[in-house]
Amino acid sequence: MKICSVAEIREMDRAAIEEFGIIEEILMENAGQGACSVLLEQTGIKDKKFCIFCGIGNNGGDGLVIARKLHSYGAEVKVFILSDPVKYKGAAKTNYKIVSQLPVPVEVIDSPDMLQSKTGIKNHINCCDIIIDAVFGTGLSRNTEGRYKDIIELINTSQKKVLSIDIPSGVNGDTGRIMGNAVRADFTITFGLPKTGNMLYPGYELGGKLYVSHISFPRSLYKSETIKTSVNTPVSLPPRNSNGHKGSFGDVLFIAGSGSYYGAPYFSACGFLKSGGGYSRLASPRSIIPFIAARCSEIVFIPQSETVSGSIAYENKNAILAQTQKRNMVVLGPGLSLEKETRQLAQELTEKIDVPLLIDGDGITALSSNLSIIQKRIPPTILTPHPGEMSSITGMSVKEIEADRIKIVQDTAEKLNAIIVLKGAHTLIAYPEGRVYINMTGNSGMGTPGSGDVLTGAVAAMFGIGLNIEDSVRMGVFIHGLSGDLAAEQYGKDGITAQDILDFLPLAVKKAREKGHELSSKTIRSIF
Ligand SMILES: NC(=O)C1=CN([C@@H]2O[C@H](COP(=O)(O)OP(=O)(O)OC[C@H]3O[C@@H](n4cnc5c(N)ncnc54)[C@H](O)[C@@H]3O)[C@@H](O)[C@H]2O)[C@H](O)CC1
Ligand SMILES: [K+]
Repeated sequence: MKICSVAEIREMDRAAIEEFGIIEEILMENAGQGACSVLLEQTGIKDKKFCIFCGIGNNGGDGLVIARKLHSYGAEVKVFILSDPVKYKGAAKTNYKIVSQLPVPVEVIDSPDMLQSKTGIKNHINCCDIIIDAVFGTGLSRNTEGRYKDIIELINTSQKKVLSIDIPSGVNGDTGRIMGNAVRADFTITFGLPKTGNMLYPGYELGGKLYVSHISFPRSLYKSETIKTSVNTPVSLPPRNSNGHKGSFGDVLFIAGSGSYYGAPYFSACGFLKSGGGYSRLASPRSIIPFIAARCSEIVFIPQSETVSGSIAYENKNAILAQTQKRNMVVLGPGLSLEKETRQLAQELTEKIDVPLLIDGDGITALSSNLSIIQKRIPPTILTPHPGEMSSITGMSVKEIEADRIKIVQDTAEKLNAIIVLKGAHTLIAYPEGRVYINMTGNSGMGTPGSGDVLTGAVAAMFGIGLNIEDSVRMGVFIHGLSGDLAAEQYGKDGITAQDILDFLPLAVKKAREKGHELSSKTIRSIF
C-alpha cells in the first residue's frame, strides 16, 4: 500500500473534489462512515457512551459526522468543541449546523484556560465508554499548548478506549513526531491513504491498530505513480531451482573483520548462507579466521595479511580485486575497523569493484569522507547506515535525521545514486529515483550487536537466489525483520542476540515463500 505525505493527501483531496466532483461533504461523510465501521467492529455502538473531542478544522468536522451517526445508531453522545464554532468552514460548518439541531449535547471550550471546566470534562470522560479524538488531523501546524494540551492529557489518563481520527492528535502527519504532546489511541482510522506520520515512530505506536478507508477516492488517485512511498510488502521469491548447486544461489565475497571484530564477519557471511545464499566467501584478517571457522565452517575463507592493529592490510588490494571479479556481489565493511590503512583500502576497492556492492558499518565511515567515489560508481551500490552512520554521510545530526527520516533518506539516495537502507524501528529503503519503502517487520529486540551484519548477508542472499538488486534489498530487510519477529515470538524481545536472528532466517524465508501475501496485509486493515 502507498503511504502519502500531508501535501500529497491535500492534492488527492483537491483532485477528488475538482476533477471528479466528489465534494468535500461526501469525503467527510465517508470518513465518518469508516470511523463508525471501526467502532462497530472494535467496541460496539448501541447503548454505548461516547465523548467526542473536536477541533476547529476538518478533523473536527469528521468528529461531528461521527456524532450524528452514533446518535442515529442508538449511542449516547457528548461533543466537546475546543474553539469557537463560528470558525468552522465548508463541510465542517455544515456538519456543525446539523449536530446543533440534534438532541446531542455540545459543549464549547473556547477559553484559553480550561481549568474551570476540567472537572466537568473529567466527569463526562469517567462516565463514557469510548473517546473519539478528532482534535487535530493533518492540519496540525504547531506544538499543542493550553487547553489542547490539557485535553490530550485528560484523554491519555482516562483509561478509556480511544479511536483517533486520521492520526492521533499531536502527531505530525509527515514525520510521526510528537508536537507538544499527543494522544495515545487504541485504534486509528486514516483516510485516503495512511500518512507517513501514521507509519513512523512514535506516531505509529501512538495510533494503535491502524485502519484505512479510501473514502471513495478513485483508484487512480491513491495508486498514483507520483506517490513514491509505500509499505515494504514482500515480493515473491523465485522458486528454488531443484536441480541447482551452490553456485546457482549466488557467489558473494564478504570483506570484513579485524582484530577487535570477530562477530561481524561471521554474522554477515553466515547470514547469507542461512537466508538461502550459495557460496559465501570471506576475506578476513588471517589471525581471526580460525575463530570464525569454529562457528561456521561452511564459509570459504580467504585469509588476508594484517596491519599492526589486526585489520586487513592495504597490500591485499590487488588480490581482493581479482577475487571480486569472479563474484556476483561484494559486501564490504562489517567490522573492518577504522584503521587508516584499511579505510584507504575500502575507498580504493569501492572505486574499482565492478559488481553490485553493499557497504556497511566501518566501510560506510571510510567512504563518508569521500562520497564522490560512491557517486561515480556505475554498478549498483547499497549503503546500510544506522542513524549515526547516516549522520557521517549527510553531515546532519542524528536528531535532525530522526526528525525527517523519509525526506533525508530520499534526498541522500538521489544525491549518492545509491540504494540506502536507513536502519531503525521501521527501517527505510530508498532508491535513487525517489521510491521509499517503510519496512514493518522487526522489533526492539533486534537492536543488538551483530544484527546489522546479519542484514547484509540476508540482502546478498536475496540477490543470490535470483531477485533483482532493487527487490533484493527490500526483501533482505523484510526477511531480517521477520526472522527477528520469529525469534521474539519464541523467546520474547529481551535478550535476542544476532545468533537468534541468524537461527530463524531459514524459517523466515520459508514463511515469506508460503505466506508472503498474508504477512503483507497484517499491519494495515482496509475498511469501507
Ligand atoms: N482526504 C482526506 O484525508 C480527508 C480528510 N478530512 C479530514 O480533514 C483533516 C484535515 O483538516 P484540516 O482542516 O486541514 O486540519 P485539522 O482539522 O487537522 O486542523 C486544522 C486547524 O487546527 C489549527 N491548529 C493547528 N495546529 C494547532 C495547534 N497546535 N493548536 C491549536 N490549533 C492548531 C489550525 O489553525 C486549523 O484551524 C484530516 O486530518 C481528516 O481528518 C476530511 O474530512 C475528509 C477528507
Ligand atoms: K485526530
